Amino acid sequence: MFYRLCTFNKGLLIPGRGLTQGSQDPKEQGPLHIHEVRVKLREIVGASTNWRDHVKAVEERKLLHGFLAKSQEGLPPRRMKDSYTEVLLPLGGQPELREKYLTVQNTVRFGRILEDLDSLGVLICYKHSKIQAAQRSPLSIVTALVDKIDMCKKSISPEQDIKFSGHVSWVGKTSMEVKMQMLQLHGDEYTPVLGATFVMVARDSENKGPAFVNPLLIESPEEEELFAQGELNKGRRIAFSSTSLLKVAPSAEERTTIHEMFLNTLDSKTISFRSRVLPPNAVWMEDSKLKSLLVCHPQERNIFNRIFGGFLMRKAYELAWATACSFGGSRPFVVAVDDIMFQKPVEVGSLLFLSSQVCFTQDNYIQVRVHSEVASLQSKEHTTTNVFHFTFMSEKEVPLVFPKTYGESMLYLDGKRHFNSWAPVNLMTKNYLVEP
Ligand SMILES: CCCCCCCCCCCCCCCCCC(=O)SCCNC(=O)CCNC(=O)[C@H](O)C(C)(C)COP(=O)(O)OP(=O)(O)OC[C@H]1O[C@@H](n2cnc3c(N)ncnc32)[C@H](O)[C@@H]1OP(=O)(O)O
Repeated sequence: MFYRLCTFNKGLLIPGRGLTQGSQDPKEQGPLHIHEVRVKLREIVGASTNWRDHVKAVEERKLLHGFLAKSQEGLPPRRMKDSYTEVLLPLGGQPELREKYLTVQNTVRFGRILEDLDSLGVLICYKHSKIQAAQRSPLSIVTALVDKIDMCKKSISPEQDIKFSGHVSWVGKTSMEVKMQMLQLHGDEYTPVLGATFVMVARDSENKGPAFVNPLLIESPEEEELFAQGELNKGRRIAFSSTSLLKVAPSAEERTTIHEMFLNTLDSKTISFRSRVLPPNAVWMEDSKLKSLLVCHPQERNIFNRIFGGFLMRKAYELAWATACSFGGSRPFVVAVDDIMFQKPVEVGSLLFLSSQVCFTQDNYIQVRVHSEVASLQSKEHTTTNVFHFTFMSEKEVPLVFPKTYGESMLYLDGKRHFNSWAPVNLMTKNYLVEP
């Protein structure tokens, strides 16, 4: 068994090396309380507290257009440490917080952590792009991508304090990469739980078009390395998307894999391409599906009156977990999250259809894909908003999953690509942390 290699200590600047929180704002010393993150976001954007006031809040935000930069060069460069932020989730010191985070197995709900990471990532980007002259930010910063989350612990205790930290690690013209890590207190020491890389995109005050963000000032070889990693990540994403199975045919090796699987399912008693039987210890992909429907109420809105990205991730994660649980027949543990793309915003009031299925398995690992689409109450037209990829580890070996159709074969290969994008490194090094 293996976990993703926790490389994020290399990928995040360490406090104590000239890195302190809120270096732009002397009032901010020490970690923020988790509740303060959303309060601050609301203040920065000027979000309405009552849904009935949201139109007025949008109108007020239009007035901030004048603060938007005409070019990136017109914005002052910022250091990585300017956006560095620490947040405390005091599950140990404030037991009343635990309820919201608790699973029935007495661990922390990972879906809640996804929500906290999303809010923190956005706050970090607002710190990076803070305009001293304006009380409110003219930018609407949205989550575009969860590039990856590396887990290095099987489960998280609901009884010990948790600390999040992070900073902007790369910027483009209108996009920012944020690296975050989560640590948990054991004895008197914080130990790593996960590392996360998100990409956020800045939009204008009304969230209608792109908006420039401050360039990044590189101050040390360590930061140089982080920035270069951000460039590499961008290149990798472009390469991954240009070879997407939605655009180009599978490789020769992948075609062979699919054909061999197809041959394995042919009934040897009938000489027919149509007569298909499952090999032992295997499940048809179509039988691994779970679906859910959500009505998107105002309660789940973000500061821009769209549905909060963290909420979408929590719902998708919980469906994926249930899919892995029912498929594997034992308790699954998340080991990796990658490539969650937020293609389209989800409007308050829409119907959100989530569809989850196992698309690849190996030993006791289950790769689950969740596809989400929205439809308005008035129109029957469905639009894809997100695709989520989660890797789970089951307590025991799981069945193989077999595609029946060509479309399912592509899902299988895509799942295999996602699994292989991290698994070989971990298999080779075995350099992971075990649960303390
Ligand atoms: C009590 C009541 C309270 C009141 C309310 C307040 C409630 C409080 C509770 C809320 C909690 C706080 C939450 C705050 C968090 C908000 C975050 C969200 O939820 S957000 C919700 C969830 N998220 C959403 O809804 C977002 C939905 N998606 C979209 O809107 C669009 O797809 C897009 C804007 C992300 C990109 O649009 P597109 O037309 O493609 O844009 P362009 O071609 O113009 O490129 C612009 C830049 O983007 C780059 N880039 C693009 N894609 C990617 C990618 N995949 N990967 C990487 N990069 C990507 C691209 O390279 C370029 O970079 P650069 O070269 O300029 O540097």
